[in-house]
Amino acid sequence: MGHLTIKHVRAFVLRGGGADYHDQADGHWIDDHISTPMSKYPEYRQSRRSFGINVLGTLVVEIEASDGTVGFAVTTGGEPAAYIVEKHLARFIEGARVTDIEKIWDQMYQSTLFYGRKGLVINTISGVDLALWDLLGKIRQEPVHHLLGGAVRDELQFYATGARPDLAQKMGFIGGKMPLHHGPSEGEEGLRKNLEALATMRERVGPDFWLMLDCWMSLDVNYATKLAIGAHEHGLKWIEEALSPDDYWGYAALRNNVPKGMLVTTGEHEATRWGFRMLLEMGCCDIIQPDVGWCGGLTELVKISALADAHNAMVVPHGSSVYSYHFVATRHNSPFAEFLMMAPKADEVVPMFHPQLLGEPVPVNGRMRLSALDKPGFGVDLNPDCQLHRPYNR
Ligand SMILES: C[C@H](O)[C@H](O)CC(=O)C(=O)O
Ligand SMILES: [Mg+2]
Repeated sequence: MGHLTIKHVRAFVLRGGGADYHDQADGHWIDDHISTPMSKYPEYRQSRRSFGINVLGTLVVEIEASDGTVGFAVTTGGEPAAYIVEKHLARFIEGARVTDIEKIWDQMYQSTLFYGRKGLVINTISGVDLALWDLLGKIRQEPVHHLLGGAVRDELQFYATGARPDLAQKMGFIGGKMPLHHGPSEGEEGLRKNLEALATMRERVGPDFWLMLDCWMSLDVNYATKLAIGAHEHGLKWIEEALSPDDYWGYAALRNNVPKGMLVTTGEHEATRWGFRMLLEMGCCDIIQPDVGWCGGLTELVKISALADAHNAMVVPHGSSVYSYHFVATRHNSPFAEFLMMAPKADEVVPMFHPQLLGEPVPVNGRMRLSALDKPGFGVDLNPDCQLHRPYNR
């Protein structure tokens, strides 16, 4: 096994949901007047697709070993990410040993520093890294959580993100995170509507169910503070991604301003141990939420998590389906996980990366037994019904 090498890496693009989970059809809750940094422009307020949230699509990375075993992973990145894999990163992957994950990561990161560091390039590196872990698991015939050092729990528990925490409660989730609909440019009336929506949901779910608000980078410190103070009487558990991911100073101020007991969370658009070091050392948040498909992959997430542990911060990864489940199962400081409700009305559980993966496990009654994650690698296959396109076939 130690002598197996990597024969080929291939990068494909896919459209329609899946890893680019914002790439949904009309009428989906995820694109219904959600507050964003673009909401200050009225013409981009109603729909995130209108400003291009789904412009990238999904990247699929396939890595084939010398014995013919194929590992793969999906993330957001589409055609530009496929270019980076095929034209730049392939040289560090093909010919390497299948166990060279750490070295390949370092070479991908160091060689792209002059145009990378965050965003698309790190999404791309994450996709390659996850495909390498999948490949190694498939070669060893072990699930990735074994390769990470083994599970620390027999069952994962989930909160749900979507428009209907009241339905999520009935489905057995431990909490519900709603998108914020109105931002600072919608003034006092928007703030009032935000608080009314929270109050209505609190009435529906009763006093004990967790309720959270996802602000998708759209607020300023003043607005976020007013929202947090107003939301306190409705038992808001956390305020998420209230500010721009570049505003570490704003997050540190917000964390001081929120009512005692309310948590500040962020990090889904942060990348690498260096980005998370800023969040942790500057005291920006209580929970970090790296997306394993965007933060640098599993190799990097393990390092980020160790850093968080030393700062007494929880790591609750953003979305990312099986890629985060295998990680969460192995970490003491990841006591629960996120499940994104991808049904258009958030009224039923469908696989998070539907329709791109086959065999993607879902929570049942808000929970997932470890045995659902016992197949080799990440335990999923590509759905052959989804059209793969390889734009840069070398
Ligand atoms: C609902 C949010 O706006 C976003 O689409 C998903 C997200 O940020 C999260 O799951 O967290
Ligand atoms: Mg979020």
